[in-house]
Amino acid sequence: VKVIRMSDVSVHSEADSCWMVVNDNVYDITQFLREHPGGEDVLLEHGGRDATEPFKEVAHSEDASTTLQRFFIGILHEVNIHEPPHEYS
Ligand code: HEM
Repeated sequence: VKVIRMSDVSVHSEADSCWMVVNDNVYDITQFLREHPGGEDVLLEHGGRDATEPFKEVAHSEDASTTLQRFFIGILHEVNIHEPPHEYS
């Protein structure tokens, strides 16, 4: 399994390449942006970031968690695991 640092996730924050962290797993959701029932904008807001809390706050269905697994590309590097989610600027 690929081990990915937050510094590598953070450069994939745009519609042409959008990665996201949920529960210490890294997902490449580029192909999902236009499919998302909640819209592309909310995903792009969290592109390149840790979206664990917003993902949970929406109370997504079991189906959403299953869908997420389609986009798994690796796990977050241990140096990033205890860092708090990135703050909004
Ligand atoms: C790649 C990660 C995500 C996946 C796979 C995903 C998947 C889904 C799915 C399948 C639904 C339909 C309802 C359901 O089954 O629960 C949904 C709805 C929704 N999602 Fe996501 N979601 C993701 C990330 C996010 C994020 C980060 C946000 C931002 C807060 C978000 C906001 C929403 C909202 C607001 C809805 C409700 C849309 C409505 O009912 O009109 N989602 N999502």
